[in-house]
Amino acid sequence: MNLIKQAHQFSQRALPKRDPNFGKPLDTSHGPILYVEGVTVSFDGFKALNNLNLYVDDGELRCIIGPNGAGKTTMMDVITGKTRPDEGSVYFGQQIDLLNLSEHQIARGGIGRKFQKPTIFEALTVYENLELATAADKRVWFTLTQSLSAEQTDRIDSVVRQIGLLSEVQRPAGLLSHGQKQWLEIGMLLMQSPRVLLVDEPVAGMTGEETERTAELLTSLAGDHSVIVVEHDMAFVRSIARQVTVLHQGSVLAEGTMDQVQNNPKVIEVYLGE
Ligand SMILES: Nc1ncnc2c1ncn2[C@@H]1O[C@H](COP(=O)(O)OP(=O)(O)OP(=O)(O)O)[C@@H](O)[C@H]1O
Repeated sequence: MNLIKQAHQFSQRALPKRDPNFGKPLDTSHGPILYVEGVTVSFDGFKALNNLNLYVDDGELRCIIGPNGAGKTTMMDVITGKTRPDEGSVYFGQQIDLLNLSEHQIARGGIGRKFQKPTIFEALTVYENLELATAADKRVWFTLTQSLSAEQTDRIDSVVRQIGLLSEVQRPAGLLSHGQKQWLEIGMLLMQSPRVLLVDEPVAGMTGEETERTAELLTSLAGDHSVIVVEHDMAFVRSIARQVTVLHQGSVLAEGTMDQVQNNPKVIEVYLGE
């Protein structure tokens, strides 16, 4: 088979079916905004996720902890469409089957993900980065030469205040501190008005003061958004956590308040054994 034909067949296979509920108002009338049920992901026979169940409520702030290799990143990869599970179901609200959507559709459809390493445009100002994040067409020159609607400028204004970068708005992003860059990246996700925000190790490399401000930012976002934070820094988790899920060997080991999970003998054993 020639390469072009092969590539075509692959792209046909990789293309997910369009979910008929995609784009409709999200149905969270029965509580959870995110359902991960019976999800298993195997890599060469090794189960990175093993019958994982996770339910996140609308507006909740959930912390996910677990030792190295517990499956935290794989779980986020499944929710955001980067990895397809071998088994299980993943729903956004009651009706949107995320397994039928591409990574791009999931991101545009209301699930934003912040990776550890910021992907901001360092040569552009804070404002321009936020402006670019509002645009459907991401070509930089095109976006920056279009005029913004009043609604878009209001949104940038509100986000820039929310992320605490009002005084830096005209600074090139490359000149921001490490913490400020992380907040800008969160701001860029907020421009898309996501219902769910997945945040991977938000305070890695931050100063104590930046960590505190990040805690304030993430807690302020809960309510309007469901925020799922994966973090190894236990002091930070304690400072923001309401409900904590502990993953171990691809499954949920324990769930509850920080005190409940920290006093759970199974959790103590897993962490001491690390
Ligand atoms: N693409 C892959 N191929 C093979 N094994 C993988 C792949 N991705 C993840 N794994 C394995 O799956 C397991 C879970 O990995 P994952 O990265 O999800 O864990 P984690 O909880 O995010 O760990 P960490 O806290 O170290 O980032 C690990 O044993 C990892 O080596």
